Amino acid sequence: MAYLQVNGITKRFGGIVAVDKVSFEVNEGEIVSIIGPNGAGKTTVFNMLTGVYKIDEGEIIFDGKPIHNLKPQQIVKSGISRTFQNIRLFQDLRVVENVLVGTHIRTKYNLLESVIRSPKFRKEEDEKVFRAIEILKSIGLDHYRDDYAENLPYGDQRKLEIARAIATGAKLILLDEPAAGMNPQESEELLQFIRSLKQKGYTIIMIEHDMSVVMNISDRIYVIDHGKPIASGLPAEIANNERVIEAYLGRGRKNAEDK
Ligand SMILES: Nc1ncnc2c1ncn2[C@@H]1O[C@H](COP(=O)(O)OP(=O)(O)OP(=O)(O)O)[C@@H](O)[C@H]1O
Repeated sequence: MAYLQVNGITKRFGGIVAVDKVSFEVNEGEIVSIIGPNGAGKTTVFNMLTGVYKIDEGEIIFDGKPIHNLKPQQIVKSGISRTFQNIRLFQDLRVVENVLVGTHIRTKYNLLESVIRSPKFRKEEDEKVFRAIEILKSIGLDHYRDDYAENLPYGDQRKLEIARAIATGAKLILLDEPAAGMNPQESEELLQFIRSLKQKGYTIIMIEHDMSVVMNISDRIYVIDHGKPIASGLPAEIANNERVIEAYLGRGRKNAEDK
């Protein structure tokens, strides 16, 4: 069985079927992209994978266990973490503190131990800071560790979000439009960074509109349109798939006609 197995998941909002029987699988260590025109249902898929939305039909099996009825926090603990389409850092916290937020999901001390600052509490906190700094080093952000998140260049803020996701201990990282708003140089650096995550053994699922990023980095691609799966395959296969081209161009044509 694949590392992540998604079988026929469906999500309805009133009369809208935002995601309609979508299935896909991701093997350990792969970079898989989910693409599709605006409103195709991509973010809704991420929200189902991370427990933000309950699924109406289907199942999600991660590492051999069903996770589709778990709460978001339980899903993070099971090893899946994400970033968001719009940066959601704690802008008025320092860089290292943003990463520490990610580590807290695995806190073992109890409330009393934290109030009295017991040796167990202090040891665990010291270990977390050490780990947070190690993560920052591994992604080349440690020189910013005491800066406020809001003062980082845009591309580095995106990296910091990924650092926070890694700090949860997750091995499957979901990236929602990581290249959004980046200039070509930042996108290129991001590509290298995501490749380095793969080399370290992380598994990545990415939603991305920037086709040069998608085609360059994905092992496999799934395409959805109007909530339905329309194609899957290797980047070269997807680039030449008529249904995919039609989904993108057809939507473009309609938007042009609407204007
Ligand atoms: N909470 C919600 N309530 C009602 N409708 C929703 C909700 N979330 C998403 N939708 C609808 O579901 C459909 C899919 O939206 P979704 O955001 O998943 O698409 P997307 O592929 O991520 O789009 P984009 O590329 O523009 O971010 C859209 O029609 C959207 O309006």
